[in-house]
Amino acid sequence: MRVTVIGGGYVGLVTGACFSHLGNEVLIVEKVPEKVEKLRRGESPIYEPGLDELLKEGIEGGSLRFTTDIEEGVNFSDVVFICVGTPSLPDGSADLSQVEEVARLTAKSMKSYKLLVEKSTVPVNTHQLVKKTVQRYLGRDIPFDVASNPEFLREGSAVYDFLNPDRIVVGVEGDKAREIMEELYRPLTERGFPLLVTDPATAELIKHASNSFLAMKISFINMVADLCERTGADIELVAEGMGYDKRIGRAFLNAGIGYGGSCFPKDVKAFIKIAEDVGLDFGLLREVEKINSERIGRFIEKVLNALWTLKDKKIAVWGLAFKPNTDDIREAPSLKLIPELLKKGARIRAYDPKAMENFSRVFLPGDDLMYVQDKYEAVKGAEALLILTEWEEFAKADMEKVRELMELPIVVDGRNVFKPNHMRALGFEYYSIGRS
Ligand SMILES: NC(=O)c1ccc[n+]([C@@H]2O[C@H](COP(=O)([O-])OP(=O)(O)OC[C@H]3O[C@@H](n4cnc5c(N)ncnc54)[C@H](O)[C@@H]3O)[C@@H](O)[C@H]2O)c1
Ligand SMILES: O=c1ccn([C@@H]2O[C@H](COP(=O)(O)OP(=O)(O)O[C@H]3O[C@H](CO)[C@@H](O)[C@H](O)[C@H]3O)[C@@H](O)[C@H]2O)c(=O)[nH]1
Repeated sequence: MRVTVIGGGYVGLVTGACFSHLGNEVLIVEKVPEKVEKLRRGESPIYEPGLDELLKEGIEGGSLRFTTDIEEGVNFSDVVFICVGTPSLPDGSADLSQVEEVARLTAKSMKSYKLLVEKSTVPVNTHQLVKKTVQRYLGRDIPFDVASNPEFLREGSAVYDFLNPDRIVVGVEGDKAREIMEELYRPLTERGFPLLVTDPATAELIKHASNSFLAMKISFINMVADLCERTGADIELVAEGMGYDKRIGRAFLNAGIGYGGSCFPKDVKAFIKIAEDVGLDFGLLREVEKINSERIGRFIEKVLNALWTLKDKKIAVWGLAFKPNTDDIREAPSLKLIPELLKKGARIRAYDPKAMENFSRVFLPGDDLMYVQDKYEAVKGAEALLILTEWEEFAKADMEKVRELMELPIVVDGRNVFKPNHMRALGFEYYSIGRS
């Protein structure tokens, strides 16, 4: 099948590359010309494991192309995936201007039937706005449908998640849209991955409800971690003990410095606003946000308890990305932590395997904040090491070497990468989350 994808970011690129891998002919429309030029050369503008290989396969096989021309994109196929951004507005609601733009431009460009599919995360009933916008700007009698097909991939494992989904959700209004979506996903449903067909509003709501629930799990366990610290219990064992219960599950019970990324913070905000707009107070989610925002202060407290003061302290930082295996720093806890540490007088040497380029665009390097190309370089002469992202290479680091390189062997681990007994046996003064 021919497929058009509008938006060549994390979701659009992975969606396009995976649909091409599954045997379709795909055209990705991206409005930033530099990204398109890069992609045409076979270079990915983002780091995502497995994506480079799929892009190469698609480009060399002729099944994956890129353009800046939305008219060309819209008329390339019958099915047009909307994969543009839906960031937060100041009041917390989702900014739908990019989605509106795609709906409008699709209406103006289309010459025959289109199925417009929302893959971007949008508030419930956005499909009605999309439909109305297309109708308004179409001005001629061409049939079209609007469907919702929310995306559940995680950054850092996006290609794997797309090709091995826990579920595929498709919200449609008619048989034609349903048949197109079922055909498109057949290679995955034939392998046993479940496809749930709903109406569009339900599909839209499933996405915000899922993300908000996961964020709630994280805030819950972070609160329990604080309780553990004050009572001498061990959060890792508490999470394990809870997780064996199939009704709870162990996933997303990792205590730490809070959730970040381009999705949870904005989607929880949007869900609160969606409820408010229909007269419901989702106070539970406001508490989830509050607990999350307090994680930064709690971590700084921990650092100060360990070091007494940060003035002129040489601090190594491992990890800047909001999670491992990505170069994405959107809403990363590091964006709040680093300026706090600098304000308190710390002199930082930071290292991240993939996110340093993005981070150094926000915080330019200087005397107090240096970026180094190696994790061992970061800890040389340091009076403390702070771990902000649980990259696997940190868990595998030669910690004896680290201890020898540091001036003081103090580690404050915001992601519980190490076992306290092991670290103490190696001679570290080790602080972590929810464990003594
Ligand atoms: N990042 C994730 O892990 C993830 C997962 C699931 C769902 N989502 C949702 O998917 C959507 C996209 O997220 P993302 O992280 O890929 O965003 P992104 O910012 O990485 O990518 C969006 C891209 O769309 C392009 N764009 C905007 N308007 C355009 C237009 N008119 N024509 C062509 N290109 C246009 C932008 O230039 C950008 O490259 C959001 O709604 C997000 O909430 C994201
Ligand atoms: O037990 C956990 C799990 C995650 N996190 C943090 O939560 C954030 C989000 O992590 P994750 O969900 O793995 O990454 P995302 O790429 O943001 O993916 C989420 O957001 C996407 C965008 O909507 C959805 O598609 C995914 O299903 C959903 O998991 C990160 O800061 C993690 O460090 C924790 O603190 N503890």
